[in-house]
Order: sequence, then C-alpha cells, then structure tokens
Amino acid sequence: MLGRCAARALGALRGLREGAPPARSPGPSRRLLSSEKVSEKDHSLPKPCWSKDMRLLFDQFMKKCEDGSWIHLPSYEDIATQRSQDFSTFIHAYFPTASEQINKEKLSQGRIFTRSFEDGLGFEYVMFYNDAEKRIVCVFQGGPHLQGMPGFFHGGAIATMIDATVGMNAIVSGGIVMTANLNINFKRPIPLCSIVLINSQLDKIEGRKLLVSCNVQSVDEKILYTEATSLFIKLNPEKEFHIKELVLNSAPPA
Ligand SMILES: CCCCCCCCCCCCCC(=O)SCCNC(=O)CCNC(=O)[C@H](O)C(C)(C)COP(=O)(O)OP(=O)(O)OC[C@H]1O[C@@H](n2cnc3c(N)ncnc32)[C@H](O)[C@@H]1OP(=O)(O)O
Repeated sequence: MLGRCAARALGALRGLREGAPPARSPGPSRRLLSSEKVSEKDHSLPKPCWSKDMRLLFDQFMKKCEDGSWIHLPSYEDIATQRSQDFSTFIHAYFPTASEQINKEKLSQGRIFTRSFEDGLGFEYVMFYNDAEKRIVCVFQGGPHLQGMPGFFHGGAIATMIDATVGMNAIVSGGIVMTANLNINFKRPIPLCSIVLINSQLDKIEGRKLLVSCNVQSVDEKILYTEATSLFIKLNPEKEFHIKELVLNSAPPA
C-alpha cells in the first residue's frame, strides 16, 4: 500500500496530465499545434529509438509492477494543465524576487530539460518506484548529443540524470522539494550511448530535509560508474494544504 504522501505525489504526477483543461491560453506568438501535441506524449513508454536492452529492462520492470510492488512513473516534457498552473503559482510565490526576473514570454516555451532533445539523441529514460523500499530505479539510455570526452558521456549529463532520479524520489516522498546539495563521485567514465541503471534510495527525512543517495551501474551490475548523495529541502510545509489542493481528485486508485 502506498504511503499517503507518495500516493499524493504520484497522483500529482498523473493528475498534472489528466482531466484538467490546458492552463495557458495560447498567446499570438505561441505555436500551439506542435508543442501541445508533443507535450501529451508520455516519454517513459517504449519508442523506436530505444535499444533492445532498454526495451528488455522496461519489460522486466513492468513485470515487477504487476503485483503493485513497483510503480511505473510517467514522464512528460511539459506541465500544461490547470493544476500545474497552481503548482507554478506556488513556486513563484515562494521565490517572489526571482519570479519577478523571469521572462514571462519565454516561460510559455518552458520544457523539462531532460525531455527537450529529439528522440534518441539526448536523455531516454524510464523510472520505476518502490514505495516499501523508498527506491527509484531509472533505466537510462543516453544519446550521442550527451558526449563529453570523445566516446563518453558528459559529466553534466550524468549529473542531470542523477538529479532527476534522486529528485523524483524526494518529490514522491516529500512533495514539492528543491535540490539544495548534490555530491557526485565519478568513478569510471560511461561509454556514450550505453544503458545504465541509476539506483536511488531515500535514506532519511529530518524535518524539511530529505537525504537521498544513488549509484549508477552497468546493466549487469559489474561496473560501478558513479555514486552520489543529495539533500532536498521541502518548500514551506505550512503551505501543504495548498499542495493537497493541487492533487485533489488525482490520487491513483487505492
Ligand atoms: C509535483 C510534480 C512536479 C513535477 C516536476 C518534475 C521535474 C523533476 C525535476 C527533478 C529534480 C530537479 C530539481 C532541481 O533541479 S531544483 C534546482 C536546483 N536547486 C535550486 O535552484 C535551489 C536553490 N536553493 C534554494 O532555493 C534554497 O536554498 C532552498 C529552497 C533549497 C532552501 O531554502 P529555504 O529558505 O526553503 O530553507 P532554509 O535556507 O531555511 O534551509 C532549511 C534547512 O536546510 C538547510 N540547508 C539548506 N540548504 C542547504 C545546503 N545546501 N546544505 C546543507 N543544508 C542546507 C538549512 O541549514 C536549514 O537547516 P536547519 O537550520 O533547519 O537545520
């Protein structure tokens, strides 16, 4: 059985896509047709650019989801519903000064960084969550546009996927959080275009602080590429009632 917080957060992730009308009426400069259509795509489902191994791992984890111990997490490139507009309002209220500096026209072009590449060229990944173990495993296939040293992934690309994975673990466990600290040990370079597993674990919750660690391993678990620890801070728990409103009616079935 999912913890209530996890259920709410997962509900939010699903609810952000479901049921609610589009939040933003398109301005004259917004190219509605292409971006709206694309933003509906769940990138965590198999695509032609996924390698056989990636597909195999996806199928293996989906099998583990059948008894409810693991949950497949959907993933979109934009958050474009009414409830996400409320989420955005919450974030901007939390950082009023920074919010004033945001170019509001550009905001409508905002996309989740990891979902901004053409299929197969950047970040291809799917995450699975285990509530009992407070773990998220991310199956990651990096594309050729993530190169750093010739033939290997860029460290920033690895850091991005680590942040996305431990961040999702913290969001599912704690609600609206931000990365305060991320420590990474790069132990072995990761060959470009290979598939790796990012295993993350919620270690501790101390008040508003969530500590999440992770490692990046080869699929056969023989090579430990990277290790990381992170600290997430839950934003303003007094406003939690508001977050609850955001996810109201979007909780997944019990
Ligand atoms: C819902 C669905 C959403 C879907 C979205 C999907 C996207 C997925 C994206 C994936 C994820 C991507 C995620 C991203 O990319 S998040 C983007 C990168 N992160 C940021 O930009 C965050 C910038 N930092 C801040 O805004 C603030 O510092 C925050 C909000 C983090 C805390 O400022 P706030 O004013 O709120 O809190 P506080 O200062 O009173 O501190 C509170 C406590 O915490 C302790 N502390 C603070 N900092 C540190 C530190 N560095 N080391 C050690 N300790 C630290 C502090 O001492 C205090 O402890 P104590 O004195 O109480 O003991």
